[in-house]
Amino acid sequence: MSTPAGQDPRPLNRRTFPSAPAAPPRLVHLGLGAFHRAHQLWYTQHAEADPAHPEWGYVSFTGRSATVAEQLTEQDGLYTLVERGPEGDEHEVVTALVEARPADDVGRLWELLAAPGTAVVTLTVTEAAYQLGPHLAFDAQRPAVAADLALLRRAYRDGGFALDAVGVPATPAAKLVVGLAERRRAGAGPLAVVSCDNLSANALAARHAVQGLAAAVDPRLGGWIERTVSFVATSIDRITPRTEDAVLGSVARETGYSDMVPVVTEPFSSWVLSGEFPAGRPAWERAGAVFVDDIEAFERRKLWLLNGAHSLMAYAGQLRGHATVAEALADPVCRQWVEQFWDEAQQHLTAPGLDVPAYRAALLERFANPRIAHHLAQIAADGSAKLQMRAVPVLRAEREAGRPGTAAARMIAAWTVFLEGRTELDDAAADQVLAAAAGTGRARVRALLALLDRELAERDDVVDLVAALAADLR
Ligand SMILES: NC(=O)c1ccc[n+]([C@@H]2O[C@H](COP(=O)([O-])OP(=O)(O)OC[C@H]3O[C@@H](n4cnc5c(N)ncnc54)[C@H](O)[C@@H]3O)[C@@H](O)[C@H]2O)c1
Ligand SMILES: O=P(O)(O)OC[C@@H](O)[C@@H](O)[C@H](O)[C@H](O)CO
Repeated sequence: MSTPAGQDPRPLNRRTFPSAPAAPPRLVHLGLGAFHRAHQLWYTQHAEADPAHPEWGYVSFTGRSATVAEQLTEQDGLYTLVERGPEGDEHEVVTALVEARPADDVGRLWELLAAPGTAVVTLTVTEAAYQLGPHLAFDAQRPAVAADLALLRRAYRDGGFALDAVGVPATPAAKLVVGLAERRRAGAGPLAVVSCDNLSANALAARHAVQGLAAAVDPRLGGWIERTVSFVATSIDRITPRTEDAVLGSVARETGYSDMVPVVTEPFSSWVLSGEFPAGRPAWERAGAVFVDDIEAFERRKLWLLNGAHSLMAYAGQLRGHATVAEALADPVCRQWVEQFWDEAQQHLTAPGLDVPAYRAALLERFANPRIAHHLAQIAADGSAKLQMRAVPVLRAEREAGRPGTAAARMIAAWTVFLEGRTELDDAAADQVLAAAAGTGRARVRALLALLDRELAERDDVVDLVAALAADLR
C-alpha cells in the first residue's frame, strides 16, 4: 500500500479508498478522541459479518473542540489505525465512523437519540466529565452540574424540553438527558448507554450522572430512564497515547494516503462488557469482546494493575526525570515501586479466573514497548479523579487487612510532591487541588488527601505515612 517513489500521497476518503461503504448510523458516541478510534470503532469494524455490507455505523461527537470532527469529516470519517508492536507497525483504515460531529452539534445528537434505529450510545469523555460526588453519587452542587440543571429546568415544559431554549449544555450527562427525553417523546423505545471510561463501576457512574440529573429536572423523566435505558458496564483496555505529528509522515509513506488524523495504538486490545442491549448491538464478540455476568473483578484488575501502575509512574517517574512509561519502567527504582504496588493490589484480586501473574507479566511487556511513546504528562492529568480509583481502593483494602499500604500510599505521596510549586494544573478540579497544594507540611498532605478520600484524610497514621513517603521522594 506504500506510495511509489516521487508520487504524492492521495487524500483519504470514501471515494479514494477502495471498498469503504458507509453503514447506517445506529451507534452514537460522545468523546471522539484517540481511544474511541483505537477501540470501539475498531471493534465495530471487525464485528461486521460482511464488510461489503456493514450494518453498524457510528456517529461520533467530539467532547469539546471541533477540530478532529472537521478533519475526519474531510476524510468521510476514514482514518488509519497504526498498530505499533515492538518490532514494527501494521496499518489499517477504519471505515465504521460514518459521521464525525463537533461537540456543540446537539441538534444532530438529539435527532439520533430520538431515532428508533439508534441502539447504543458509548462514552469516552474522561473520568472527570461525569462530575459526580463521593461514592459516585449525583451531586447537584457541582458548578457544572448546577449550571446545566438550571438550564434544563428553564427549558422543560409539559414533560419535554423546548430544544431552542436549551442551547448547548456543558456536561455530557445533560446532553444525554435532553436526547433521552426526545426519545421518550418519540416513543422510540429502549437503548443501551455504555461508558468506556476508566472508572470503577462505570455503568453506575453513567447511570447516576444521567438519571440523577433527569430526576432533578422531573422525577417522571428520571423514572422513565430507569425503566428504559440499560447502563452497560465495561472494562476497556488498549494503550493509546496522543498521536505525535511524525506519524502523519510515516502513515503517508506506508499507506499512500495522506491522513490528517491517524491514531497509534498497541497490538493488545480487550473489551469486557456486562449488561443488556435492548435495541441490539454489533456482534463485538466476533472481534474478541467478551460478555460476562459479573464484571467487577475484571474491572479492578485492569484499573488497579494497569492504570494504577500508570499513575504511579506518571508522578514518581516524572519526579525521577522520566518522560514516558517505557523510560520509567526501565528505571529499577520505579520498576520496584510498581511491583510493590502490584503485590499489594494482588492481595485483593482473588476472584477465580483473573490469573494475576500472567496479567502482570503481560503488562510488563506492554509497558516496555519502546516504540509506543506514552507520555507520563498525559497520564498525570486529572490526578484528583484518577487516584480515587487507582490508589485509594488498594490503600483502604490494605489497611482493612491490617497492613500499612505503603506502595499505594507512595502513589499519593508522589502526586503531592508532583504538585509542589505548580500554579497551573491539567485537572478538572484544578482550583481545589491548587488551593489544597498551597499549604505546607502535614496540613497540606491532609488537605490533598481529603480530595481523594475524606475518611483517610482524618487518620493521622495515613497522613504521616504519606508525608514520610513524600519526604523520601523529594
Ligand atoms: N487512551 C487510552 O489508552 C484509553 C484506554 C482506556 C480508556 N480510555 C478512556 O477514554 C478516555 C479518553 O481517552 P482518549 O485517549 O480518547 O483521550 P483524548 O484526549 O484523545 O479524547 C478525549 C475526548 O473526551 C473529550 N472530553 C475531555 N474532557 C471532557 C469533558 N469534561 N466533557 C466532555 N468531553 C470531554 C475530549 O473533547 C475528547 O473528545 C480516557 O479519559 C479514559 O477514560 C482511554
Ligand atoms: O486515559 P486516562 O487518562 O484515563 O488514563 C491514562 C492511562 O492510564 C490509560 O489511558 C491507559 O493507557 C488505558 O487505560 C489502557 O487501556
